[in-house]
Amino acid sequence: MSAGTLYSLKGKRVWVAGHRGMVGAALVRRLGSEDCEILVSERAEVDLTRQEQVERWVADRRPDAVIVAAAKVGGILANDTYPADFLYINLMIEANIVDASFRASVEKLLFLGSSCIYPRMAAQPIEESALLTGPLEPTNEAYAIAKIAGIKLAQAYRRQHGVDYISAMPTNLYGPGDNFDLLSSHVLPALLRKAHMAKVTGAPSFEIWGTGSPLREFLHVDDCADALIFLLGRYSDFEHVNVGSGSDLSILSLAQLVAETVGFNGEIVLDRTKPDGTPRKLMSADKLLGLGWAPRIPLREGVKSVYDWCLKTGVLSDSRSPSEERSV
Ligand SMILES: NC(=O)C1=CN([C@@H]2O[C@H](COP(=O)(O)OP(=O)(O)OC[C@H]3O[C@@H](n4cnc5c(N)ncnc54)[C@H](OP(=O)(O)O)[C@@H]3O)[C@@H](O)[C@H]2O)C=CC1
Ligand SMILES: C[C@H]1O[C@H](OP(=O)(O)OP(=O)(O)OC[C@H]2O[C@@H](n3cnc4c(=O)[nH]c(N)nc43)[C@H](O)[C@@H]2O)[C@@H](O)[C@@H](O)C1=O
Repeated sequence: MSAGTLYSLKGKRVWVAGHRGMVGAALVRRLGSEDCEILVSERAEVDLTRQEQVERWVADRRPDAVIVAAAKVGGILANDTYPADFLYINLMIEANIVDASFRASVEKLLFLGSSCIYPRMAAQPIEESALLTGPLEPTNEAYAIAKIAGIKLAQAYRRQHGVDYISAMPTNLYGPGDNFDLLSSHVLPALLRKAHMAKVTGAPSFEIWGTGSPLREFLHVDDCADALIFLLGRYSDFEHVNVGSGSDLSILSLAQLVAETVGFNGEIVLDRTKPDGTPRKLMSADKLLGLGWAPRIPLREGVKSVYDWCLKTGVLSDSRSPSEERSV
């Protein structure tokens, strides 16, 4: 074990639940450079909302370590429109995986939450201790409640059973494999698609939702995956850990950055009928920095590399209308 390592992945069987998602796929890429065996479960074989299926799979495959990167995920509109799905599906997935892991004597488990767990008006930058100190943002309250339950579940198993279950709270992520459906995606992939379509169709403008003034923090998914593997090996404590870049920008500034990246020179128009959500959610990066991890991919570089990936894969030129795409 190298200095500071509390849990070595060497020779271990590591289950990445949600390996086909943006984060799960990045974790699989990152784990490729560790001396471990990566386990994945296909949705056709295990629906993670079904307790029996999860219990059977975990008991059969016997992972040593588990990363819970499976979830019902979406942007502000999807969260606001389908609160029952975001609450129910996420509660079921996390409860099933945590309990099945305990029953199968999994050694280490990492649960992923999100920066939306914090109170809407939390003091900035948001420290881990701000959890449950105030009311949540209404547009994603259901998802946040499910994620808070996941943190508490990991803590409860840790306290009652002495198991090494930890939680990480990533900020808004972006990267290859993101969801580019305009109705269900997060802001960054949506803006890449809107700016690209405006450019290729010669449109004079593209629309962004809300006032453009909310502030958001972004982290490239490969940085996130690296931080998560770092935490898996180096962190073993009760409190969750923020995973972010440590800086934020307004949605309008992000739209300008995306327009520059794509090469769109027209206007950016505000659609004020759409919600802004939380005014600001910059997480404090102090705890993770203090443990010895720092991000490597600056936002401008990351956005450029994702746009290049989009052009290579053709994901932005999909001829289907947004409503025909990946449903929310
Ligand atoms: N994206 C972001 O900006 C952020 C993400 N996170 C967290 O990171 C984690 C991963 O997110 P991300 O990769 O973006 O999300 P994705 O939607 O890209 O991936 C989620 C994965 O979960 C799988 N999944 C969902 N429901 C089930 C189910 N019932 N049975 C089996 N598999 C299921 C999906 O499978 P399938 O491919 O079959 O649909 C998919 O592979 C989540 O916990 C999320 O909360 C946290 C902060 C920000
Ligand atoms: C990661 C995090 O993601 C969600 O929270 P969010 O940060 O509010 O999500 P978002 O990325 O969808 O929007 C960020 C901001 O951007 C604005 N915005 C402009 N134009 C578009 C646009 O075209 N699409 C989207 N989606 N947003 C737009 C939008 O109005 C908002 O002000 C949570 O529900 C929850 O899932 C969660 O934890």
